[in-house]
Formats: sequence, C-alpha cells, structure tokens
Amino acid sequence: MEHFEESILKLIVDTSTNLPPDVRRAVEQAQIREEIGSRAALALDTIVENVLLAEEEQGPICQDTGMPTFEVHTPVGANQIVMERQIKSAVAEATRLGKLRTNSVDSLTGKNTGDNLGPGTPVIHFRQWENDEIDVRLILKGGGCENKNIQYSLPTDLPGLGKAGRDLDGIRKCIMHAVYQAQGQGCSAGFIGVSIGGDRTTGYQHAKEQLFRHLDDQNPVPELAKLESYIMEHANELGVGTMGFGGRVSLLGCKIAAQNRLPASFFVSVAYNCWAFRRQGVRIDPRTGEILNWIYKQGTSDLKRKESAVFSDKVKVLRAPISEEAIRALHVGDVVLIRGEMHTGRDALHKYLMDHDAPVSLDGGVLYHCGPVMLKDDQGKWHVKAAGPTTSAREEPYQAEIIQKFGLRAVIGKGGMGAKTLAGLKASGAVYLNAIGGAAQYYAKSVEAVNGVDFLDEFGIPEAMWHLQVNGFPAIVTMDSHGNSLHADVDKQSFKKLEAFADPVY
Ligand SMILES: O=C(O)C[C@H](O)C(=O)O
Ligand code: SF4
Repeated sequence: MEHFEESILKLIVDTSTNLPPDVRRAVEQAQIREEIGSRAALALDTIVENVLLAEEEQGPICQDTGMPTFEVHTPVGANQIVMERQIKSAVAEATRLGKLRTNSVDSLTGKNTGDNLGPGTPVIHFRQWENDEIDVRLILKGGGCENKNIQYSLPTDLPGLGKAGRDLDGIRKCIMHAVYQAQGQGCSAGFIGVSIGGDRTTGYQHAKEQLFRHLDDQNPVPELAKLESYIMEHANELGVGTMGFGGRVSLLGCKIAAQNRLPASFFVSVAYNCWAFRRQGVRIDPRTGEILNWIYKQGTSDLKRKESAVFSDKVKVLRAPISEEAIRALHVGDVVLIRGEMHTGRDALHKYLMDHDAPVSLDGGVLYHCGPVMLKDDQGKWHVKAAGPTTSAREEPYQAEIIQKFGLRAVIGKGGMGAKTLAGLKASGAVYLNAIGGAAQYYAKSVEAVNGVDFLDEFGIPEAMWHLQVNGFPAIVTMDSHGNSLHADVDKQSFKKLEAFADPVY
C-alpha cells in the first residue's frame, strides 16, 4: 500500500480541479438551451470559462471545496485504520497545496484548523465488499448548496402545491418544491439526489449517495425512472435559471432512490448540489495502493469558450471608491466592471462590524462576500488561488446596517438578498452586484494584488478580511438603489410557475 496516500492525493486534486465529462455535458446542454445574450447565457459562458481555466491551471473549480466526503469499499481483511490515516494525510497535503480550502472550523471557538482535519472532518465511510480492489469515491460538496438540502416529512402542506401525501404524487411535489426553494443560492442549475424513506439521518445520507450515480445511468425501478424524467422535464419549467437569473434551465440532473421506512415516518430527503458538481472515484490495487482506473471519466471535453457579453461596450466601469451618483445611475441588469480595491467579508466579519470599527475606511467601498483560497509564497507574499462569491443571504440580518454605518457603495455576492437589504440600498445609495457562483478561477484572475489582510489569525483564511486590488472584476446589478430586485422578481415568477404543478399527476 506504498502508493495509497499518493493515489488519494491525485483523487482529491482531480476532483477539485477537473469537472468530469458527464457534468460538463450537462452544462454544455444548458448553454445550448439558453437564449443567446440572456443573463443565464452570460452566466453559463462564465461557468464554462471557469471550468476550462480550472483544468488548465489545476486550480479549484470553486473556492469552496466543501466537506470532503469519502465513500470507501475495501476487500475483507484490508486495514481500514491505515487507510483512514493516509486519507487524512492526503487531505492535509491537498490543503497545503491550495487544492482544498481550509474548511474545517471549530463550531464553538470559530477557529479554523488550517488543514481540513478536525472532529467530523473529513467524512470517511468504510464498507467491506467481496471484491479484490479498493474503491474510493470522493464528493466535494460546498456549503452553499449543502444549506439548500431539504427534508420533507409526509404528509405535509407545501407552499404553492398544497397537500403532499404519502404517495408518488406527494414525492413529486416535494422534489419540485426542493428545486424552487433553492433559487440561485445553491448556484443553480443544480443536480439533486433524492431519497424516499429511511429515517432523518439515513435519508440525507442515502440522498447524497445518489449523487455518485452516473448522470446517464438508467434507474432500475421503472416508477422512479419515470419520476426522474418527469422532474427533469418540469423542474426546468420553473424558470429559476442559472444563478437564479431566470432562464430555461434550472436542473441539470436528478437521481431518485427508495429505502424502507418506519410505519410512522415518511421522509423525502433532497441533496442539492450546485453546478460545480465535483465527484470522482478510483479503483485501487490493495497490494501497491496504485490507481488501477478512474470511475468517472476524467475532465477534458469539447466545452467551448464563448465571447462573453462582459466585453461589450454596454459595460459600465466602477472605480472604487465609488460615488453615490455613479451608483444611482445603475439599474438591475447592468453589467459592471470594478477597478480598484475591494474587501472580502463574510459571516464572521459582518458580525464583528456590527459593534466594532472597520480596520480600513470603507467609505465608497466595495465589500465582496467571498472566502478565497489563498497561498503564501516563500517571500511571505499572498496569492489568490480561487475567489468566487459566497451566498449573500446569510448576511441579511446585518447588511443594511453595515452599508449605512460604513458608507459602502457596493456589495458583491451571489444568490441575492432580502427586503431589509433592498430597503437599505435605497436609503444609503448602494447596489448589490451578483457574481457568478463557483467561478472561482475566473474571478481570481481579475485580482492584480493582495494589498493586505485583517483578522487572519482570529477568523482564518476564508473569513478574514482580504484587501484585493482588482482590475476589471465583472458583475451584474441584480438589486439597485431604486427598490428593484431581480431575485424578488424571479422568486415571485417561479412561485407562480410552481403553483401550476399542484394538480395530481399520479
Ligand atoms: O463558502 C463559500 O465560499 C461558498 C459557499 O459554498 C456558498 O455557496 O455560499
Ligand atoms: S459557491 Fe456555489 S459552486 Fe461553490 S460550492 Fe457554493 S454552491 Fe457550489
């Protein structure tokens, strides 16, 4: 087993940086379906560009490399204790190399362990099988889409859909609702794994396991095969679209399975995975630890780069610090390019800023909801390795007050924010800009220099306040200072479409 750790490291690097061909094909199909020039098409062009950049640079496709989850099958008698130790060591090494973000945070102190190791992380499940080879599968599912997982307990009443009973029709309604409720926050268009039955714990576990199925496999249970096709067809009528921008494609894959349940329980558990669907697997020789073959084909396909609308002359350039006048001139749908300094800030920083001063002036400033992957070189200089946006909705309780308190003019994130922030943007003269979730290589390229960092020791790399010099960071105005929100509009329209699926189908 001399090569086992090295094989696991290869698996991690490939999973994080190289989107498998079946996932690429699904993204490509969406790109073909969306109307040229639409916001969804622009978002998909950025996603494709990002997938290709990640492969070329061997950089993380998305900065959130998720909760590394390993499903391992071993021959009878293989030493699982040694394997677990080596998997952990490979995880730490991948983190040191910047292929995984430091994602393991102490839930009580907020301290980041810095190497992705700690109680509960990474997740490793072992099972024995009567087979001569070791099978290791890995999924890197990020926090934003994990937050959009949902579990229904039937019978229930679903918003827009009415009663959902303990039958196939009730299950159908739950799944339609699951896609609707994710909106753009889980970086749609997504992939869902669905489990019918089990208990609360095994339901979610089983739902996640469905994400390991090949996208083009055929469900062996005829009713579930039919339900999968129904969902694929109709969830795309909801109009959520890529990043919740509206559009023809809201779902890229759906895999459903059933397990037995208790008489009193009837769960439908949905694991929602963003478009950055990073899962891979290897078969390993138990004598040498070497990789025998890859379970899903490895990257490389004919995804085509498209000239993006970002380069058109309609784009407005914003130089930070930004004036109120420049902000008031912006409207939902405008594409902007930011030049100058922006500051990253997410959950820990927002909470901190509520009752402390900021370490730098934020007057006219741009706050980026982002937890990047950063590496320090031998000279002590920091480099951005991946830097896409995080889900902004988490900052809803704080954002309006922070904009007002510090004079911020722009907040960048993804998935949109709520009514309180919208009112705050209007009152203070600020905008919400949407960056394309998961496009971490694409945005990292627009960073010219790291000007400094605050709270690194206290908050850890993803939560620290990084001061980034950018030259042409593209984003779309999705909430303006005149009370308009694309997110509220798409939510309303897609809810109306959801209501059309209330009548029984089964
Ligand atoms: O943590 C992040 O950087 C992103 C997260 O996965 C999210 O989607 O909000
Ligand atoms: S930012 Fe988006 S693409 Fe990245 S892990 Fe979160 S949900 Fe997935």
